[in-house]
Amino acid sequence: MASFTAGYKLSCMPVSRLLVASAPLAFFEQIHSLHLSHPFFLASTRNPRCGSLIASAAAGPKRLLGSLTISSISLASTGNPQCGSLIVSAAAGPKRLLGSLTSTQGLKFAVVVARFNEIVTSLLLEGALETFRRYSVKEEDITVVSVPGSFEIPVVAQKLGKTGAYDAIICIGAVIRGDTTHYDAVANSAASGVLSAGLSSGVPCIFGVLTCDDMDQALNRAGGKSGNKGAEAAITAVHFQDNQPALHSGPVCNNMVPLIA
Ligand SMILES: Nc1c(NC[C@H](O)[C@H](O)[C@H](O)CO)[nH]c(=O)[nH]c1=O
Ligand SMILES: CC(=O)[C@@H](O)COP(=O)(O)O
Repeated sequence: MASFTAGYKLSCMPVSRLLVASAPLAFFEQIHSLHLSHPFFLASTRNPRCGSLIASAAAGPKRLLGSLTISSISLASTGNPQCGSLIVSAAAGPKRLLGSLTSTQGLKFAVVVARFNEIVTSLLLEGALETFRRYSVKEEDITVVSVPGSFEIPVVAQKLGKTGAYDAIICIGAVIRGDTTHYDAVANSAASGVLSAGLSSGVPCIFGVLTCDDMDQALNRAGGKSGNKGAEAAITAVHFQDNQPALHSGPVCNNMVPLIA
């Protein structure tokens, strides 16, 4: 997955079945391995302030234009610059929303992290913070609150959510099975508690709590061979914002014109 410097908002305007994608030129310079197999043409934006992606792969050889490797591209337009998004679909496979390059400017996140099994949760936390950095989230827009254990995460997540100050709350912990059934109590309470915190506050509470049989499993998911669940939670939090315009009562992207079914 490309690591976009996603501090930009893509404002798209429909051009028949294709869109004019525009963003600061620096953004497009980040794209370096887009591999397109179908001829298609993206016109340049008419917005003088933004660079544009002008790509044509008409009859000639395939061109590397960016970092998305897909069989073909169909872009959907919101028509509303407030919520541009790049919706790509792999023509051969099921059409789906693969992700939206959206601005993280102004978004505020909280991270609730359990200290229990800190050898693991500190790695999860770093994964989340590094991901936020990659998505250009400012440090001053991130609040980290630590709690004793995963059992205490939900109450803090709910309190933070009810402040209305955050766009999403990431909940990080590591529940590792011991000799008794205490594991089940903690793991189940953390999961249902985080769910409840999100539902009661109306703020997305992202579940980044590992529930593992042993320490190896946990470490493998905190930056080992199975990735970093803290980083994944941050990505979820950022991309969750793409749906927000449609969920808010404020100005909505009601003229989103998805070209995908
Ligand atoms: N065993 C684990 C715990 N246990 C502590 C609880 O989370 C809680 O702090 C305690 O029961 C007091 O309320 N916490 C974890 O996060 N991970 C564990 O493996
Ligand atoms: C998840 C737990 O609470 C667990 O680590 C506690 O260990 P034990 O079941 O051996 O008391």
